[in-house]
Amino acid sequence: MAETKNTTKTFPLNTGHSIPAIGLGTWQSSPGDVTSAVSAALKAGYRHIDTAFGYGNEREVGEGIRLSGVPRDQIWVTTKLDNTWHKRVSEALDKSLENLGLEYVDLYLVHWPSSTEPGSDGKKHYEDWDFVDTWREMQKLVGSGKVRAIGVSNFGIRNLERLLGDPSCKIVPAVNQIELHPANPSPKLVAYCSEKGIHCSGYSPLGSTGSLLNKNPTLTALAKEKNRSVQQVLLMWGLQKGWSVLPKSVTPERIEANFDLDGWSLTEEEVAKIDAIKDRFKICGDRWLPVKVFFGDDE
Ligand SMILES: NC(=O)C1=CN([C@@H]2O[C@H](COP(=O)(O)OP(=O)(O)OC[C@H]3O[C@@H](n4cnc5c(N)ncnc54)[C@H](OP(=O)(O)O)[C@@H]3O)[C@@H](O)[C@H]2O)C=CC1
Ligand SMILES: O=C[C@H](O)[C@@H](O)[C@@H](O)[C@H](O)C(=O)O
Repeated sequence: MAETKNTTKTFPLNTGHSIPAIGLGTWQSSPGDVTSAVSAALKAGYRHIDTAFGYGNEREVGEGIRLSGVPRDQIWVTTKLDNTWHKRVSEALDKSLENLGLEYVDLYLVHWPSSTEPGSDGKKHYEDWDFVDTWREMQKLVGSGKVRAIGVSNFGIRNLERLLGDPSCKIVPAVNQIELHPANPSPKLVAYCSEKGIHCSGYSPLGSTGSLLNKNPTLTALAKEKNRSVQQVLLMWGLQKGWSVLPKSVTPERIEANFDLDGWSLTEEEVAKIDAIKDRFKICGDRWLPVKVFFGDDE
């Protein structure tokens, strides 16, 4: 079996930067838990942390980074522009930087292609503004020294086509952070992004909180055969498919176990078995948004 070294692996971006393949997720990590989780992850060797303004924990994520003692320039930090800040992009980034206690983030993402009015709890979509306008503002951040790269999240093919086809789009997003696990594999979207030079980061790689994948017979059988956990098999699958993975945990043993991804791999047959899983579910659909974002299958 090929010797793999995933813990130091990076994926190249269209900016010339390289994103570490394994990042700690922090959605739903409470402010009280996330500082120790981030610090534990960095001490265990993670070099990539994923947060968002909307997670309400940027401040504590920043504390975790400092607590770890790992130098800032060795860590990849991603945060995201909230839907209600699309008309205030530069201000939103400053707010996130202040929360995090950082001078720059490595990656700043448009969290959703949904631009909503402040105070509307994300429910009222602007009539005179959408994600193409937001991207025009995002592009102005490049060169400010406050972001290394800019990208998007939850963009399907239809919205990417609109964005890339607009004359105001001068910078191709470096990353599209999307839901990717065997029950939402989105092969067309992944292929489209690859063709356009956009790296995919896979969110909810374990199937998220209370994962329905934990009892999937294909995955449990494979994990048993390989003497690995279902979570490790899921993360290895994502890495071998070619995307970075963002497992979230606030449990120290799980944070370490999710990083035990060196020196083993899945065979082509094992990857194919996971690809053949027929269950389908989406953790983050678009029902809570005032605009449709996903258009069926992975478009
Ligand atoms: N751009 C976007 O819109 C989105 C981005 N994301 C990003 O992706 C990250 C990951 O996705 P998320 O939805 O959080 O879910 P994950 O797929 O990472 O699953 C997290 C859940 O799995 C549990 N878990 C973690 N490791 C193990 C393990 N080894 N054994 C058993 N259970 C385990 C965690 O529990 P516990 O913490 O209690 O250990 C938690 O309940 C997010 O945290 C966020 O950073 C996620 C959703 C949307
Ligand atoms: O990144 C995580 C998700 O996008 C999450 O922020 C959204 O799905 C939404 O805000 C929610 O809480 O349901």
